[in-house]
Amino acid sequence: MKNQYVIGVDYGTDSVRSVLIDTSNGKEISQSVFYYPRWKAGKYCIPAKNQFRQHPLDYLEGLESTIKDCLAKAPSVNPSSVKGISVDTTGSTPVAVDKTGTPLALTAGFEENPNAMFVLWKDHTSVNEAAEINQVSRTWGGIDYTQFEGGIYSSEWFWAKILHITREDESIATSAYSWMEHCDWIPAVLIGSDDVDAVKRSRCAAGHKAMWHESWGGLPSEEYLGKFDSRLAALRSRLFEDTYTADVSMGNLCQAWADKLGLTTDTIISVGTFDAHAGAVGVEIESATLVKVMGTSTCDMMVAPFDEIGDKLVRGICGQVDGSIIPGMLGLEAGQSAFGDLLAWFKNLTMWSVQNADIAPEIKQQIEDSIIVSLSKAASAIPISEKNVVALDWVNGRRTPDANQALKGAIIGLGMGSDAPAIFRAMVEAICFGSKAIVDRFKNEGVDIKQIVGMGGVAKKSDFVMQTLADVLDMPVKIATSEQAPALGAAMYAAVAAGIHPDVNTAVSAMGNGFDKTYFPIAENVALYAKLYQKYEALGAFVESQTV
Ligand SMILES: Nc1ncnc2c1ncn2[C@@H]1O[C@H](COP(=O)(O)OP(=O)(O)O)[C@@H](O)[C@H]1O
Ligand SMILES: O=C(CO)[C@@H](O)[C@@H](O)COP(=O)(O)O
Repeated sequence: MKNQYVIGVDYGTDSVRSVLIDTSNGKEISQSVFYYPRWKAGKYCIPAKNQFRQHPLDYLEGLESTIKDCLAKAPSVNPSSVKGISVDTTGSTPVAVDKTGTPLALTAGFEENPNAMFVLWKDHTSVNEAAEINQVSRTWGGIDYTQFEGGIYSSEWFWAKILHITREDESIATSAYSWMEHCDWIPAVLIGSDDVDAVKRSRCAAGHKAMWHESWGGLPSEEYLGKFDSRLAALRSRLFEDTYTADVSMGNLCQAWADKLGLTTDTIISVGTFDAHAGAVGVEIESATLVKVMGTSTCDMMVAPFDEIGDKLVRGICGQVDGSIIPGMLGLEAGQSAFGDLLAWFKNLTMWSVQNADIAPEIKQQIEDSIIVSLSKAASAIPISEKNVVALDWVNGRRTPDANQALKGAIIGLGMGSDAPAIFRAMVEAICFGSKAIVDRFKNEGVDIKQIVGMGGVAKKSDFVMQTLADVLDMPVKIATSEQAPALGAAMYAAVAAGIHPDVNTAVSAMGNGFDKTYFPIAENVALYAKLYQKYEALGAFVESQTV
């Protein structure tokens, strides 16, 4: 185990980071981050339409740059001692591909077509298709294929996105041989696959987002898919039947990428997975622990032994999938479509006149960089009160409980004295109330939660948000030490796939980085938030009743 290393590659919304890890103790040897250039320039996206697309070249350039940089920063690590690479990505982030598994945007004639690119998780252009999937699933007379995905299908997911693009863009409908998740495509590239039918697809992606379940033989039936579009039914046989957990090897690094990266073809590439699931492993998830991955959005992750959940279907979450987090256990996922993103939205709102003023770009940047921190400081000084402004966190729709991406945010209780910190405070409370709705749903559905573990950008950066969360949930919130938990979790999977550790639990024990801080609820605040939460619930019910 000594002197054996693995690389975890974590594709987030804005950037990809690779981390070189020592498999004996989980110590980070080096890391490197790459911001997607086309994405940063706003290309292929139309925020007003909720269209968010990413070009495959952003991903490939980031893969090469970050891995090479990691190795360059660790001259003492012999390339032949890099035993495995594992990749996690956002999801559901699918792309139309040809028979070789090449995204259509990398083929002639499709280079600038957003429909030929990855449809990022937060793209909500398929709200209508998701609604149609839900309606048909409940009424068509056959199996309800949404049952293991919380009973409600989301526009953030695989089939809704494929259906939308198939209908909208004839050129994609006719040229797409198959579709792949981002987390399946990168490992396939690394092993040099040129046959999409042979790619080992991620259990995590398939089970949580593509209605894949062993009990009905994999993906939903052609008959069901044909209710939406005959082209969807025809696609089924060109997708996949089997799925694999992230501790399984997909193959060896191919010669071309070994040469490009300066590694050897002995390096094992694991089956891909989602960032939140890898992150949960990276922070040592165990039964009765809710891991909250708090960044742009949240993913709220749990694992449970099969016999504990049995036949129970947890309503309104993003799915319960065999082995999606820890092989041999059920993985459960819920989440909020906007968490840090709500604060970022408010930051952008307050920045409008600065952005449009004749001010030097570096000054604009300085102001922008300081806004959330200064608002947090001022907002945390405002006493909690039932008279405060109340907001909803649904600016990007509601992921769970009970997905409804058509829902919008709202703010009530504004007066002449409602300044920016007062509204920012309501935003922070709103994202914490959204978290409480999820915790309550798990508990009401009989899933025990004994502790909360926080990780991700917001967990690391904001004492204010974390203390509010502990108070609203009335539970201690323990913050994981690792700055790069998804990449660390991916590294743990890689260490198993490469045969260094026998299973994920052993890898977690050897490579876990522990915890560095716990926020405890303050009794007085807990009582006040309990009252404010009722207002949040009432506002939510009203907004939902007014949403068509
Ligand atoms: N000081 C802060 N307090 C609270 N939230 C913050 C702070 N700084 C940044 N954020 C939020 O963190 C989010 C980014 O989190 P991060 O985990 O880095 O990203 P990602 O979700 O893409 O992995 C942004 O939405 C941003 O609004
Ligand atoms: O939904 C999932 C996973 O199921 C995430 O990939 C998605 O929320 C994006 O997460 P990040 O905001 O990049 O942490």
